[in-house]
Amino acid sequence: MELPLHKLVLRKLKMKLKNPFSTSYGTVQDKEFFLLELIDRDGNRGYGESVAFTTPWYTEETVATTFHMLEDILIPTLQSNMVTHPDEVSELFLPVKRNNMAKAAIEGAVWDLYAKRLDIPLAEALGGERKEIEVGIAIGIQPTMNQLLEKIQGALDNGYKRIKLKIKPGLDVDLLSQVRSHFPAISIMADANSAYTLGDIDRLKKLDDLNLLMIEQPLGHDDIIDHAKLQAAIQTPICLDESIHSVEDVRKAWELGSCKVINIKIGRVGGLTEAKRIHDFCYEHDIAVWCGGMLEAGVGRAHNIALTSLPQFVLPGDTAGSSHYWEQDIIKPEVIVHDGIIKVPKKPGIGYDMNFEVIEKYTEWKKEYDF
Ligand SMILES: O=C(O)CCC(=O)c1ccccc1C(=O)O
Ligand SMILES: [Mg+2]
Repeated sequence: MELPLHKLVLRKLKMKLKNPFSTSYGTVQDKEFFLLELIDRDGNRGYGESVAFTTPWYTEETVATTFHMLEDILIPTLQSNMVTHPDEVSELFLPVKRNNMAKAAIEGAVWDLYAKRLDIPLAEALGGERKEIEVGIAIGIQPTMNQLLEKIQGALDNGYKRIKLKIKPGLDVDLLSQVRSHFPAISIMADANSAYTLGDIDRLKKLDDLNLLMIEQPLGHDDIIDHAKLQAAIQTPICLDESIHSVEDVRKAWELGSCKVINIKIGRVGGLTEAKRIHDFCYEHDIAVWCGGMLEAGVGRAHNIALTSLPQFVLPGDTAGSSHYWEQDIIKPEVIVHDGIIKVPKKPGIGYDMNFEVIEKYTEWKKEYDF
């Protein structure tokens, strides 16, 4: 049955992170993003959130390219085509190369609306079965070792199941050894955001002694060849993040032996439909999967929770609780983490209500599109 679309409300928000987030590339303090509210003719409302940052440090997309794609290409495409199922949205967008984060923002709103029309949770619409998900936390590069150790202790006190630390050349083997000696038994992984090359192989081999769960994206953001060479030389599993934009990328990485683990980010792969395809491929090939994060506000976070309810999400992801990032989140209730666990909401769609008071406070402008 056709999704009778009526109107899209696009809001541009800017929210300040409680703590600046530093990686091998630099620091994020303000999160600018779009909140998409897709309304059908029966008054149901589906929500999506864009994840590209202000500058193209993580992938090539930005807040400005997201707006261009939404306004000039993707919204007009949706306005002039009928859809019956959210899977058709990524098909409609096939002629548009890449721009995956812009596509995912709008597709996410369609998925939420679709689940609400069926009166079922988004997790169920995606085929997820978990009632609760285990989550970890990502800690950015800290000014001092003491601050880092304090942050780790705080995360452990909150029950997070796995700690991810950002590393870069010069802040790696020594830093992780010190952390390991303070916390001999905890689950630790490192994320380099592609700060190394194969020239650093001797340094990267030293990480094998530290009992890391995995190392995320050590090499080039667009590489799968050198990662295969590195994986053959080290024991620690490699997880690919930046290199993966589609299930085809996963297939090639798997055939080459470039990694043992995949970080799925809905935005990076162009939406929930492609995320599910990657999940299914990894399920069939017994590749461990976890859900990455983009410092999302509540709507993006809710989509991540729904996705993580699928069976092959066998490792805790980066979906920490709202209060780790924000003074106030845009959803009600906020995402709560108890003993490292989030309960998958049972209400229809993303399962959280919008907190319009907070949304209004952070909205810079809004614009409406009729269907
Ligand atoms: O807490 C989160 O949302 C994830 C933190 C994180 O590691 C990250 C945040 C922004 C951009 C890229 C990454 C990454 O996984 O590389
Ligand atoms: Mg990463």
